[in-house]
Amino acid sequence: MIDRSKVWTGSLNELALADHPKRTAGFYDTTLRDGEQAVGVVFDPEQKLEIAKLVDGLGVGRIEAGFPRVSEDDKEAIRAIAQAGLNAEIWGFARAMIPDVEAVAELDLKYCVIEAPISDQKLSALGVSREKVLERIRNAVKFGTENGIHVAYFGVDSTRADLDFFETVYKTALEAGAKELAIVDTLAIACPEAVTYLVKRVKSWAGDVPVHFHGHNDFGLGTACAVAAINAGAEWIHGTIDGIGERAGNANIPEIALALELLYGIDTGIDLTRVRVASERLREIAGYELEPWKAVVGQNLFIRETGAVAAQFHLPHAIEPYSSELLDTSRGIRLGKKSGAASITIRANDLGLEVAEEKVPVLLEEVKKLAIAKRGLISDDEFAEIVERNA
Ligand SMILES: CC(=O)SCCNC(=O)CCNC(=O)[C@H](O)C(C)(C)COP(=O)(O)OP(=O)(O)OC[C@H]1O[C@@H](n2cnc3c(N)ncnc32)[C@H](O)[C@@H]1OP(=O)(O)O
Ligand SMILES: O=C(O)CCC(=O)C(=O)O
Repeated sequence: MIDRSKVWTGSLNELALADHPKRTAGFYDTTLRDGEQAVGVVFDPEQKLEIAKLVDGLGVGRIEAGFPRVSEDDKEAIRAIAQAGLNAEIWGFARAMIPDVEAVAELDLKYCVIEAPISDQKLSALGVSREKVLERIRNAVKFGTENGIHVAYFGVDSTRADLDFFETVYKTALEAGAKELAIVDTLAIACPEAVTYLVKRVKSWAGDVPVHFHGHNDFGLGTACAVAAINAGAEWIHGTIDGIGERAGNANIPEIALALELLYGIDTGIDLTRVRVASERLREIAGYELEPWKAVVGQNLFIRETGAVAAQFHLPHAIEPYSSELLDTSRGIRLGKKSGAASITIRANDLGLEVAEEKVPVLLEEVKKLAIAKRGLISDDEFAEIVERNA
């Protein structure tokens, strides 16, 4: 539960959301399958198990452990994850083909997403007619269900599908035994309002069937679309840690959780204090870097160089939207071209350097000069040397 005294977002959101129905949000993590589809990323089974444990520790409800038809390596990873005693439900991934679902059943998984494309663009690329894909979906879902698997049908590129055909397909999947439905914005072409429209439309005929939203980030709206899906009544958001995935990536679970918890007051079950560590480890394993200003996990979120901000540093709520404690991380001042008098005093205190008040202007001038010459920050050693020279 979030300590609201550490959230400094004011009262505007509450006012604007007064008429919103109260929602809850569940997360379905696909870091190990859709995340691994990021170019050049190949997790080995041991790494997959480690990532699954990290993701489980965050409190997601569901983990997609993988797509067993891809390789023996994937099967080994899924087996290990399924046997690890995690809290999350462990899901498999299959195309609407019997051998794919068989591979999931052989691993004794109890839950599976079964996917088949439904937009005409995708169907023509595959050379499969609407009738044929319907038959494949019917057969695969039926086969999964008959083998004791709880199936969620996942219509690839469903946001570009003809809406009547969309409904026919999803209803066919339900008739064949699917228990849940995933709306899939494969190419992230739906704006948040379109996501709202589609989720509400599905909810209007699907009754109590849980609805998932699987989104990507090609237009930088991955988080906004996921939030829209939850507010429209979807129960499950698919995403990955850091938004790792193909092209511009997947919906970013930690970012969505932060927005839902802090801006919308929606309970997500995600332990935000663990998110930065999980992200850092995933980056090490997968071998990528993130912008230092990245929401939730960026290294500079609570580190400040600007002098005018440093002058208010003693009052975190004046310069930050929420407490760094919510992410279990620290705050700090760095010295550079944009420093002010307060920056010098704070950093000197941090480093245990004695600086008389009358020396601050000259130190500030030297700090700025060096930072401009370096085109970067001043290191602690450089600052100590400046202090000593001016003592
Ligand atoms: C297809 C997806 O979107 S899955 C998500 C993306 N993930 C990956 O691609 C993971 C890595 N990929 C791989 O390891 C391989 O590409 C595999 C295992 C997925 C596919 O292997 P391939 O040997 O290329 O394909 P495979 O021969 O198994 O299947 C092709 C057939 O599947 C059909 N097909 C493809 N996708 C689907 C689907 N989602 N539902 C039903 N049928 C499908 C094709 O129409 C084709 O049918 P046809 O033989 O009647 O023409
Ligand atoms: O086509 C794919 O990559 C698999 C399905 C998927 O994850 C998606 O459509 O976003």
